[in-house]
Amino acid sequence: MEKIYVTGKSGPLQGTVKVSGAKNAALPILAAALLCKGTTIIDEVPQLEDVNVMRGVLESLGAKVKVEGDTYIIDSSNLTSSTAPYELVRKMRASFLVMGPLLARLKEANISMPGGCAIGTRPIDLHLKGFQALGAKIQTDHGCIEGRVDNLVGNRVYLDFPSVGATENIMMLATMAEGQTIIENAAAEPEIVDLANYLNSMGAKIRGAGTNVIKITGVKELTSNRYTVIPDRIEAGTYMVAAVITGGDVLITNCIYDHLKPVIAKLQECGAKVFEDENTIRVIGNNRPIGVDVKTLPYPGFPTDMQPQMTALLAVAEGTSVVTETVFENRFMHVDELKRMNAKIKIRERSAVITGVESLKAAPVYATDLRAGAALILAGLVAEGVTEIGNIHHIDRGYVDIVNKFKGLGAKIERK
Ligand SMILES: CC(=O)N[C@H]1[C@@H](OP(=O)(O)OP(=O)(O)OC[C@H]2O[C@@H](n3ccc(=O)[nH]c3=O)[C@H](O)[C@@H]2O)O[C@H](CO)[C@@H](O)[C@@H]1O
Ligand SMILES: C=C(OP(=O)(O)O)C(=O)O
Repeated sequence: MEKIYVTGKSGPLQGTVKVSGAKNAALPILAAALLCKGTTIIDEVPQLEDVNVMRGVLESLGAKVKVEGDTYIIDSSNLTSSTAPYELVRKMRASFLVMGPLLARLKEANISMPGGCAIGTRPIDLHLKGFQALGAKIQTDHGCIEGRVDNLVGNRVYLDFPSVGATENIMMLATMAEGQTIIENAAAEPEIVDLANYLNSMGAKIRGAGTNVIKITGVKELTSNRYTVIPDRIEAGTYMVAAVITGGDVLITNCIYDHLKPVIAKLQECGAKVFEDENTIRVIGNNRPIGVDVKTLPYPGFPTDMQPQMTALLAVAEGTSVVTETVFENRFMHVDELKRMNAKIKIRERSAVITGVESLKAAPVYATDLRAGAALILAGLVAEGVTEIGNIHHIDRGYVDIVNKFKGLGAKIERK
């Protein structure tokens, strides 16, 4: 099994790093390609393990997928199956995003119930509630969710929590429902906007994406088009934290400043200088970051997908910081690993109370999930000695070429 080795205290990171297309935008967009009764071309799809899994799911349903670099050419004219195989859904929760498109196209869908994962139990009740509101009959049998719909009719759906996945799945189903669907308390993440833009480019009628009320007027059919996925704000944020934790000077290209405002605000509070230019952000770190309090929230709040990286940063910041996780109930697995590296962190219910230390110490650690893995690389950059990170398949789920991108900034990092 390969591991990542990071030699710490190798100096401030410097240079330029280019951000790839957003995993969390690409995955729902690939699922939405099932709605098109023809060929759609999607550019800037990141070459990631999760994306490969979604490709497998689409192919198992009968879509023809051709990949040319970062471009996906998907022909969904003839879908041959309404069943997403357990082997693929088990690998990636986002596979469940094909349920809305399948119900819309084939009027039936059978998807294995996605399990929980390291960060929480992650139920799908809100997705199902939305499907039912639009006329679907849902049954759960032998670990499989079976959905059927005879009359797909728009309706008002109120989400108890602004779930990203539920908003996406319901929005995709509603594009082909009769009449209007209104999703209230919808998620407003940039990835929702990207999905809505993609669907609209195929002829869907969606208004309000990016706000908490999304209105969708159903259409009969979606048609071929070409679309470019937005840059990954979480990947960008991870390199921004790398600049700050090492006191470096990093130019991040291919990113959207507005999507990163909550992260930028916190890094500035930590003492970093942040400069915006067209599609680029330059981040200059202080000698030692200043501790801050962080609370994760749905967009436009601080993203939970940046919480582990921020926790790593605050582990070496001056003073005491409190990080509160409100989105997932179990997203502090990285804390035990950081503690193995000499971090002083106590968990108090949904908060991590962090007493910043002057220096971390390298240790063998495990990536318990994707962003936890990123946090351990960041910690490794400033730890004394060589940090050995195992379980790196989690990191491959969401970061394109992470070792070479860090090397390009001067980090001493190897994968072997
Ligand atoms: C592929 C993708 O885009 N993944 C992102 C997506 O995940 P995902 O779409 O799974 O996250 P959600 O926004 O749905 O989950 C947020 C919270 O709502 C709860 N919930 C969700 C659905 C439901 O039916 N019932 C329910 O209770 C979840 O357990 C969680 O506590 O948004 C998360 C929150 O920004 C991010 O961390 C993930 O990186
Ligand atoms: C939690 C994440 O992804 P997923 O929802 O696919 O598990 C993430 O990207 O940090």
